[in-house]
Amino acid sequence: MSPIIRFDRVSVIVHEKTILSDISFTLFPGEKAVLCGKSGSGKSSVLRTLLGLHPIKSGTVYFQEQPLTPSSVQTVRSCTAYIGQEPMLGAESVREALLLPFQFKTHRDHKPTEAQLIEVLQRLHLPADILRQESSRISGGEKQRIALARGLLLGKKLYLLDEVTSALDAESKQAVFDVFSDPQLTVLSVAHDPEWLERCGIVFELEAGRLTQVKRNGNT
Ligand SMILES: Nc1ncnc2c1ncn2[C@@H]1O[C@H](COP(=O)(O)OP(=O)(O)OP(=O)(O)O)[C@@H](O)[C@H]1O
Repeated sequence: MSPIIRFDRVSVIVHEKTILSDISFTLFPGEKAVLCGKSGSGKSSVLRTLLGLHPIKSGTVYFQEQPLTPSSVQTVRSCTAYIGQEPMLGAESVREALLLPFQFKTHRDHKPTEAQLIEVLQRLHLPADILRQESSRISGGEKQRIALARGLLLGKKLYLLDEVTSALDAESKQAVFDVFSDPQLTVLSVAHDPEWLERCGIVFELEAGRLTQVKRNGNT
């Protein structure tokens, strides 16, 4: 099996500041990894680099073993659900937000039924009546779970998650853990939550833009 993501000695410089330095790691399909480290250590920058949002100064990012280029970055974005700390849902109501991608030709034939919408909400410990609410009036943790629900409805297999459990109560957090126990889903996340760290098979520790430690399944 080949890696889904591979960073090979990647350095990123933004506004003359080195924000990632000589980062190398691989992630295989189905693996769950978490980036941790102090504030400003470069965790979110790893996700943003993979999404083509930072220029790569040296080294290569590979996605499904293809080097990341301005054109191939579209493949990464279409295969990935990126859930930031305050996702933009891009529609007035939650229902519209969930159905938004299905207006487009690529997804039109897979528009979810009402039952499928409710089922995915339940999986994420969200009530069905959230569908009627305005997207701007739901909490940050709810927005993240709606963005997650949209990824699941779209059948996304790779999730880039930035602090998705930090705002959640125990039951909602458990629901998110349960969703990602699916061996078909690959996760590269940023988190401080010790429970999330425990559940991820791989822990990448960053310090001032450098990868200082990789722990796999409890072994350093
Ligand atoms: N667009 C940018 N322009 C300039 N500096 C940036 C930019 N994006 C990130 N940085 C800098 O890069 C460093 C790493 O930022 P990053 O957001 O990746 O850290 P982080 O580990 O995710 O932090 P936090 O835990 O606080 O979210 C920080 O010093 C930040 O100021």
